[in-house]
Amino acid sequence: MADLTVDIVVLGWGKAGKTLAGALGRQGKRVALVERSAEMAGGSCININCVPTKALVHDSGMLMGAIVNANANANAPSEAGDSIRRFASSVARRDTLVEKLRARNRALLDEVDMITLVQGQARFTAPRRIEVSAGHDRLLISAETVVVNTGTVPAMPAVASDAARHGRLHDSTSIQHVDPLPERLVIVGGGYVGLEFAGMFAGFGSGVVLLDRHDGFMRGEDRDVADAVRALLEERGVEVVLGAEVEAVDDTGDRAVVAYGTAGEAAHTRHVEADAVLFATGRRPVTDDLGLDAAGVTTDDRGFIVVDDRLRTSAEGVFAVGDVNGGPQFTYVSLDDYRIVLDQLTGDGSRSTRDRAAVPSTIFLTPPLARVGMNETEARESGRDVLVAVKQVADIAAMPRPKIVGETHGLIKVVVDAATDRILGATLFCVDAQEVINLVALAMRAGVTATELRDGIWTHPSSTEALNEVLGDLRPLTW
Ligand SMILES: Cc1cc2nc3c(=O)[nH]c(=O)nc-3n(C[C@H](O)[C@H](O)[C@H](O)COP(=O)(O)OP(=O)(O)OC[C@H]3O[C@@H](n4cnc5c(N)ncnc54)[C@H](O)[C@@H]3O)c2cc1C
Ligand SMILES: NC(=O)c1ccc[n+]([C@@H]2O[C@H](COP(=O)([O-])OP(=O)(O)OC[C@H]3O[C@@H](n4cnc5c(N)ncnc54)[C@H](O)[C@@H]3O)[C@@H](O)[C@H]2O)c1
Repeated sequence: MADLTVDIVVLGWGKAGKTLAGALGRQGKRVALVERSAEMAGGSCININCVPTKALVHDSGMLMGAIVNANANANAPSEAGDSIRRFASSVARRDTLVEKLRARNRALLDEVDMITLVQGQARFTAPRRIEVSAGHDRLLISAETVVVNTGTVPAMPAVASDAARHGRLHDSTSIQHVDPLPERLVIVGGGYVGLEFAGMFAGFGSGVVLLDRHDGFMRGEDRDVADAVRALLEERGVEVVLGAEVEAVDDTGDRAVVAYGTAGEAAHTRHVEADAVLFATGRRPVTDDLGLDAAGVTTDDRGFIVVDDRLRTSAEGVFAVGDVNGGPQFTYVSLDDYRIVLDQLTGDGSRSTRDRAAVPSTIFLTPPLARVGMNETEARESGRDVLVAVKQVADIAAMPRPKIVGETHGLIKVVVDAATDRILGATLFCVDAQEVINLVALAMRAGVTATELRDGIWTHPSSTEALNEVLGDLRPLTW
């Protein structure tokens, strides 16, 4: 068995780990980065999650715009074969993009002499000793510091895991290469993944049925926002079924059938047929086969690695970063985990997860739905004196950009502390929301007031201009 001694070993090519490996390698530290799959060089975000799915969402959004414009011009509607071809060509574009990013990610670390890239399955044999296996080959790595960045994988419900499979049952990775575009798609799970894929496939022309076990649609959102999202999805042909508990799944090869019971009428099992079924029911951590016991690393009851606010695990010198530590599952949070660990290793160690404020998020629908801070419901519950401004995008005269790009759905809502004029939170359901939300988040962190945002000088025509008008419409909450 070959041996390698380094200063730091990173397990898994996630966002935090690859950034840390690059930074420390360039500082002259001996670094090893272990990744089990050649197809995953660069991690989940660029290979199977954020970037490829957003390429598909973008193309689907362009297609919706084209259809709206074609209908406005009374041109002939597109044929089913066109949808299939357009989806296939979008998948090909996605694949080319991913290959380029993967090669670039590999090159970025390859060119640093102090970094050793190791391909194989990593496993602890002792607190800071890692065995890497690849076929019959074994490598033993010893390091002062170990950073676990092994991510998450789709958590399939038992009914799906147990079902016979003939190619019609998918997770968020395999569905990206479904061929041909399903005429009818059932999606189980109405969270981030379920919503993004529902919008995307509907845009490409699939009929979508979205099932979620909970009674409330988008339970974390204000009702007017959730209703607006639901209405838009329904307008595009998505059928939303709530309180649906999946009882059985059958994939005959010719067709998939999902049997589900709805709350209060469990005896009434319903069946829905589809060309494909996507399970979007959450993700589980990759910790099962990591030998964490040998390292003395503790996990919680769902298998996530337990960390403190500096991302230290229960074992000396072992950190856990990214999705695997049970924090919010976003690439930019994984990136912030990198900053915390770098500060532990090379700084004064003061940076922690407690420093995070006004962390924004976006569900990439068309248009996107972006959030930061409190929504109206949370602001009401906070007991503060609150001002709220809400406007339908189509009614915002000072924001011509949605009309320019032909996407005027949505609404914008901002909640403000009446006593301090500070922004408490914003919900942007509009074109460019994924960009404008970062400005609002920065304003919240920097203490920029609602009045200053309202009176800001913004480029024209842009989506930021909405702030000029919407924030001029703040009113006290009515109870
Ligand atoms: C469909 C989808 C879309 C998403 N879109 C977005 C988005 O738009 N924006 C956003 O911010 N977030 C998005 N996310 C979430 C985001 O992808 C993750 O939060 C992010 O990639 C964090 O990854 P990570 O750093 O935890 O590690 P990952 O990038 O998941 O890397 C973990 C790596 O470890 C490797 N590995 C695992 N076990 C071992 C082992 N024993 N030995 C060696 N290697 C191992 C894996 O192969 C993998 O490459 C999306 C998620 C999904 C499912
Ligand atoms: N744009 C982004 O930033 C982005 C995009 C995709 C994913 N993500 C990240 O990935 C994570 C995982 O996403 P996800 O959508 O898989 O999980 P999720 O936790 O967001 O949603 C899962 C949904 O599935 C439902 N569900 C679970 N089991 C079910 C069952 N048996 N029958 C019916 N419904 C069931 C739940 O009620 C829930 O609504 C997200 O939390 C997010 O952090 C981020």
